[in-house]
Amino acid sequence: MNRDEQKRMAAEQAIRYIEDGTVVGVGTGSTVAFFIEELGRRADRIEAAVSSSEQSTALLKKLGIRVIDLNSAGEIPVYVDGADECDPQRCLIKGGGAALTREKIIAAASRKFVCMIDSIKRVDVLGKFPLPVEVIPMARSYVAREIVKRGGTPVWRDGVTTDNGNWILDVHNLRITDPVALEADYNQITGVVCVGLFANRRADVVIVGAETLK
Ligand SMILES: O=C[C@H](O)[C@H](O)[C@H](O)COP(=O)(O)O
Repeated sequence: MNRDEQKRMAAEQAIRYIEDGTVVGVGTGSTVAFFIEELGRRADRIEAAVSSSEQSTALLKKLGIRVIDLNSAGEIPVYVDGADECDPQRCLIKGGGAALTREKIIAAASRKFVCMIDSIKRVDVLGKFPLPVEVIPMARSYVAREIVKRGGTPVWRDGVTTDNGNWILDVHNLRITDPVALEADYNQITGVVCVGLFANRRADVVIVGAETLK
């Protein structure tokens, strides 16, 4: 099965977690695009969606799905998203598409986080995929120096501005053996808006193609 087939299959599995009449939390990316397609077929059966990016909002609206603000949604039953890497403890690296901050907020506000990946994203130790860190633009150099002190190699994703008006540093050369500790440590750096490590709020369910891991 090629990667797109795996993504489509994972999206077909993920849709089963969505109950009629509920608000759905929707992530961002190419895997989520398949999920939004599935959601579009059930547009009349769901209450609304809370979206993690302008990109997903546009796709949802195109398919006639009402998009509401997180502040009006209350606790969301299920959040569905993709990831860039996933370890055996269901900790994730996310943010390859620069949507990490809104994704993390919606994941935190949801009862269940269903994550869809293709098999290439399963790893024993996170860190081969550069870790995205969203920073306030004026803090970019300072945060980069702090990351270097911690052993990482930050590279500015030049030309990319997030939906929140911030910038991204991609941190290379990491081998993340303690994701909870690294997430907490990076969160302490002044100027960091969000770290693309989802360890504190990790996935509850991971779907790899047709296979569901719990
Ligand atoms: O910022 C983007 C998100 O975290 C995506 O969910 C992640 O990059 C995976 O995207 P894709 O499904 O396109 O590989």
